[in-house]
Amino acid sequence: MQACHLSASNLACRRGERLLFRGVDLALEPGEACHVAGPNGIGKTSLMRILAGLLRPFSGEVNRTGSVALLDERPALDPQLSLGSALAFWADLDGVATQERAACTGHVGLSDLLEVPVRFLSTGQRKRAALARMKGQQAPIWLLDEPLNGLDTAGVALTEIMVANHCAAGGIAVVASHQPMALPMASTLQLAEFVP
Ligand SMILES: Nc1ncnc2c1ncn2[C@@H]1O[C@H](COP(=O)(O)OP(=O)(O)OP(=O)(O)O)[C@@H](O)[C@H]1O
Repeated sequence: MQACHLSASNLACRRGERLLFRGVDLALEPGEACHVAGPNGIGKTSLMRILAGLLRPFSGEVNRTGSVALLDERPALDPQLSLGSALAFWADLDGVATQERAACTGHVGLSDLLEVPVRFLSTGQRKRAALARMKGQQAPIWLLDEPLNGLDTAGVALTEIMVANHCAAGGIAVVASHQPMALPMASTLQLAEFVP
């Protein structure tokens, strides 16, 4: 696992004309996880995108050491390709070894679906594919935005174990989830609405 660190200080986020939140601080070291909580529309996805470097904060700053894997509602798998080819596209970019590719798809229970076009996969199967891709990225910082959406009970348990193992191996995880999720030793960041 690469060395990693993720911190944010005094973050504020503005979307359109609205200030969603402000004064958000975060500091995570290897092995640590954080559960981001808050009602619909408070800005959890926006925060995850700021932490990933995809959205500029209105104020404040983010410091990252180590590469980032972001899992959100868009699996970024070509719907026209077979699952195996779509995952191979990313695995080639990420330099994932052949054996490791098979291990990732096996881990999420998709080994039998590699020939199936991505567009035919169910919601939960797509989420499992996104988890396989994230595992293959070997990034020390995992950002998971509603990772449990669409997953069955076994899929939820699998995700909890994946995150726990990732942190136990020295990774960092930030998880935004409305559903209860077992995250051992995770801190909670409760986003609060900005009131002028
Ligand atoms: N590109 C955008 N331009 C303007 N407003 C936006 C944009 N993207 C999101 N918003 C608004 O920002 C607010 C926060 O959205 P965000 O998706 O971050 O919330 P969330 O906490 O993840 O919500 P949920 O729990 O429903 O997933 C919402 O009111 C949303 O409409």
